[in-house]
Amino acid sequence: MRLALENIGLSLGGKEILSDVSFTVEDGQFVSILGESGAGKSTTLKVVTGILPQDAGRVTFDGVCVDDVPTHRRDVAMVFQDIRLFPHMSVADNVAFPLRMRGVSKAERQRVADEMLEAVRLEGFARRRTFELSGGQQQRVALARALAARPKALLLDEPFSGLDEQLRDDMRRLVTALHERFSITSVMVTHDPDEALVMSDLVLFMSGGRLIQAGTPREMLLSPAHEAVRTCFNDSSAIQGDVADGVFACGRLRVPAPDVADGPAVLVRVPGRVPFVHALA
Ligand SMILES: Nc1ncnc2c1ncn2[C@@H]1O[C@H](COP(=O)(O)OP(=O)(O)OP(=O)(O)O)[C@@H](O)[C@H]1O
Repeated sequence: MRLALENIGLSLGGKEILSDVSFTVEDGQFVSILGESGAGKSTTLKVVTGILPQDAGRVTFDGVCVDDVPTHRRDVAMVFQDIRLFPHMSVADNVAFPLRMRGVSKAERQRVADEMLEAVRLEGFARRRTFELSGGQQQRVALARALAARPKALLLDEPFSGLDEQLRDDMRRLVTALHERFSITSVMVTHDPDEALVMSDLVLFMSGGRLIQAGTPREMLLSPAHEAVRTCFNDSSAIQGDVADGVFACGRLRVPAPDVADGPAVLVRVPGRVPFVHALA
């Protein structure tokens, strides 16, 4: 689904939170939203879901305005940092919950739960209670649940923040793999510039409720339009080597990669595979 925000404005409690925010996420793209705390990133996702209706502008899905469509009919799924599973239900029942809400038969719910648990590598966990799972496993259940009803878009609000660095890296790879498998239009809020660079087709940078730059990871690195963008990508700003389409080089990239020492590295994004880091030295 192609998702577009057009000139969105929103005030809360007399304070302007979003101002003239416009961007388009093409069908199947993965987009990250970066920016300082309070920039309006989460609020932007809430406008997409309809949880917070905007005061100005419009939201369209495949060119059709959804401003009058209530949240539960917008058919977008959201994954949060705090995982929000149902503790009294099994893992499989959690995953199948959105289907139960739609009156899908028990047999079909079970089939989809099995498929989704396989997709997030939790086969064999179907009958467990969610409190018996680790934080990383619970986040994988949340992802499986979000995707179970095949939503038109997946919104992720700092989904990895509560996880340690190794788990974060596993989850980044899993989310990238799920995005490619299901070809789902995805928007992720993150504080982590490297995460945004590694995972995204397009990066949106917000500041003070405005979208101050939108570009590919390569454009954000090579042509930061604002000092805030340059500072954010500071650790990745020592560009080295040739820059070619789909491949760019940068120094001191902090993306965890067990086989890469602290040093110059190339971040490689190839369509159809998980991005990887390749040491230059
Ligand atoms: N319901 C609300 N009422 C009043 N102000 C709000 C409300 N929700 C958010 N805000 C304010 O709107 C601004 C943007 O909040 P938002 O959560 O979108 O920022 P963010 O960029 O996601 O920040 P963070 O990275 O810290 O999560 C903040 O100043 C916040 O205090």
